Amino acid sequence: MKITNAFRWKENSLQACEIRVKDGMIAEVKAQMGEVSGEEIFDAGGTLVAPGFTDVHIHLREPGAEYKETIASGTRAALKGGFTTVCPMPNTSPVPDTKENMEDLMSRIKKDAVMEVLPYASISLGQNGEILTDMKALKEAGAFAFTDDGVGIQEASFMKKAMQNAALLGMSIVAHCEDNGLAGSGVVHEGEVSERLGLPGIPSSAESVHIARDAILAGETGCHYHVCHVSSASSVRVIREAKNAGINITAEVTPHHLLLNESDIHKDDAMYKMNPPLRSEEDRQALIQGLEEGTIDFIATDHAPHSEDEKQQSMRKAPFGITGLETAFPLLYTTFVKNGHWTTGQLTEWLTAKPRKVFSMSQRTLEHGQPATLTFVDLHTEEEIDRHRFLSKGKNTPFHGVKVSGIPKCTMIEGHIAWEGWNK
Ligand SMILES: NC(=O)N[C@@H](CC(=O)O)C(=O)O
Ligand SMILES: [Zn+2]
Repeated sequence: MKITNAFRWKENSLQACEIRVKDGMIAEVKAQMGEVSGEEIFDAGGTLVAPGFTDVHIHLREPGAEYKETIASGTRAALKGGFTTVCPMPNTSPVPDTKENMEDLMSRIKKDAVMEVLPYASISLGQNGEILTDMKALKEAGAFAFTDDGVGIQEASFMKKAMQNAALLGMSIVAHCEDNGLAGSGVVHEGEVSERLGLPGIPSSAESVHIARDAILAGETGCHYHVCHVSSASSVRVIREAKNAGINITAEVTPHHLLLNESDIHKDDAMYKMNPPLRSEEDRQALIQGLEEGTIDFIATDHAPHSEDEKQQSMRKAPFGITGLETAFPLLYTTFVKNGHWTTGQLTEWLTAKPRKVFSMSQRTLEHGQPATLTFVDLHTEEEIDRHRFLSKGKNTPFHGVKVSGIPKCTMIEGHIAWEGWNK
């Protein structure tokens, strides 16, 4: 197959390119190349072509909450968003906390996933924070890394043991940082918004004290420690200092924490309820700066689908989380790249090369010998985000109706068109 009429990011600019694909692999990439007779032509329609994106933080809800999302629906949503590798979190029912549960999850993935899915196993049995899982057995069963995402590990000594065990296996600990005592029953950021709406607040310290504690433990144990969904300036500060001290710490930020702050919450509306919460404008600016300077390593969506009924409740009752797979690239492209703040190359790096490097996954580039696992993005056409047209079962987004460009139009896996939405 020959892909024509595409643009790639090269040497700091968009350059026209053609790609020859053979047996699912990239055989050649050139500005222009001759035709082989009888060759199938794929017209990319002037789109940006990039290696498929990688999202190391999503929730697929299967097994146990298939009404919110399934492996099939969540991976279809990922493809539509331009992603070709995703890593689902273990806060499912049951939790992938034993060899048997992990094997069951792997066989469901094999059956239903339409792309590469690398699942996490939990740190503690049932994510209860009390008994460590058999990490060796879980690694052998296919665990990508270990996390209790959804809840914080409350005991420092427990986290230290988890890090020691993970380090011995050369595996990463991925942490949802939340001190339950400090977070209390909060539902929004503690500050301007909690006061204005009269809702219980979650202070930034609920996140940053865990990061500070764990950074020290990571230094002590030599474990690779990765911080999920960083949301506050104090957390960025702690991570920066830990990196400067030579600790093996990495971090991610979500699109919504880069795009929104507490002032965007006008009323008690659970579409704006997520964990960690949207914080102040100073926090948001610190996250942007942290990402740009490399303190925060990459972007992950924390795609967290919930049902309409659940999200129609008051913020006091509704579950935390918003969907992200189908809106991440367009929102970030529109806000940060179109205005010249970031380059297309930076954004795609934060969605592919960087997360893959942090987790030692094979790199994806547009070069001979790489899988033709590609995303094609229309950088020009403007559309409104319509949550009712999501492929995800979760329609819970605060970005409904937002005008965006940078819309993924086609996703290819090893030379096969896995998803196409030119006229949708
Ligand atoms: N991020 C969220 O707001 N929710 C996540 C859990 C989590 O990561 O906190 C979920 O599973 O819904
Ligand atoms: Zn989390």
